[in-house]
Amino acid sequence: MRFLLTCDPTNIRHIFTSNHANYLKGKEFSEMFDVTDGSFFTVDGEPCRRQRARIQSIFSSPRLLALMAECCRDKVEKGVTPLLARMAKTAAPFDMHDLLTRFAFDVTATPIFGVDPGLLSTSSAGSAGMHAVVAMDTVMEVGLFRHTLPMCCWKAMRWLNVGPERKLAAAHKVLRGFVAEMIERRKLMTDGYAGVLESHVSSVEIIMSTYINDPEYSDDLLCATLINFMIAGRDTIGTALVWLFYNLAQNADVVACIRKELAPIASRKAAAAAATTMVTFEPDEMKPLVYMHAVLYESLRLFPPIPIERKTVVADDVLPSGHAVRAGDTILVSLYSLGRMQDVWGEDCMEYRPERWLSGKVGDGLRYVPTHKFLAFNSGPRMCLGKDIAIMQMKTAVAAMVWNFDVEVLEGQSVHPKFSCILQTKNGLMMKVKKREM
Ligand code: HEM
Repeated sequence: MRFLLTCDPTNIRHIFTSNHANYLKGKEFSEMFDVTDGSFFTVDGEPCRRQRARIQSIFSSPRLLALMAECCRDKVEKGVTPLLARMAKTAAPFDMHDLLTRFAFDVTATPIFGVDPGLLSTSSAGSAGMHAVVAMDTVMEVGLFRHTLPMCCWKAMRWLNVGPERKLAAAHKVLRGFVAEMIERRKLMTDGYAGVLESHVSSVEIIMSTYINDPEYSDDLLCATLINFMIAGRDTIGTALVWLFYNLAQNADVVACIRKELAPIASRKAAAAAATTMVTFEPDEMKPLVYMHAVLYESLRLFPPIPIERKTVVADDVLPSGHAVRAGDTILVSLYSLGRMQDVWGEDCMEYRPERWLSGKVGDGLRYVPTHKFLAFNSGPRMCLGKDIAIMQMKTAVAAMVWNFDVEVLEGQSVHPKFSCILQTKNGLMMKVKKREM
């Protein structure tokens, strides 16, 4: 088995765009993520094209987008900010990773299932969801473990049910159980047992209902697809937001610029007058905020939630860098390295500097950077389909958190990524928060 590791933008353009048909996810990738087998992340060719077209149509529904925005705003206002206010009162350190994982889980699951898993609630309602959180993390950790071994080795371990494979089998069971429970809870709601919060979510608006009665979707494929939607949304925004706060805590000037951009919106809100009241921003109000957009992109450049892409070579080829690849070779593309290359980003490539994304002209949008240089949302025909949704969710959360609170990273902790296909922090991110005086 031969591997080639690259972060050369010309190779990336060749692999993801100009010659993409020769670089597929491949059968091995699909086996590595067997819990999502047959669903959109793991398929190639025509099945991929059809699944993507379907998701594009789902994500263009104004009612679903409105539900996603409402759910996000609701979670920020009733979940995240009250929790932070409580932390501010006690001045106790807390794990930002844990808080943002709960937020990302709830905002992802609610539009998929039409049921709020309640991880941000203070009751015990979210305990089943917390098991699913741990299980999703296991899928990503053992996924990377599988990348490092010949397939026959991890398959033998899976067959013997030992080591990480044993843990993964248990995680699969938890995730399938979680999906079944959410489907059941949704069914009870539509049968007339809906809670007050959830009853306005009609079944046509949720993601699950577009698949559930489709004869093409067996129970297994339906479950794999719903888990895949959870991974696509939860793993990515949860991870991105943690690194964003890590960056903000070390860049007070950036925080000041975010607040400056938010100030005209905040001052229009009556609540801004009362120092004791939290200000929450509407997702729609976030759209024109260019500096905030730059803040997100700069964090995604340095800390892409999906740090590695994997492709299998279909037919022998020569990459623009001059490297020959043979059919069956595996190519690993490091998004993490690409975001830190001096040739691409300049001498200050290691610095967190959102200004690099601004064009310099007042009123202009972001500076255009082609996706083969900024690969966080992928490139070519497999581009992320949830990018706009993700930006809306992240901006809404960051705006309320940054406007209402001062955050600092607790000193003395070692912050580094863990062994996983997702760039999560190994030991979370301990922070302290203070209510901002206004
Ligand atoms: C910071 C947030 C996000 C980042 C950085 C991100 C990044 C990515 C990347 C790198 C891929 C390609 C994965 C691969 O093929 O290996 C991808 C695919 C995808 N993403 Fe996102 N994503 C984010 C948020 C979201 C959200 C919130 C959703 C859904 C609401 C979403 C939906 C999808 C879908 C459906 C695909 C599948 C495309 C395909 O396989 O052809 N993403 N995303």
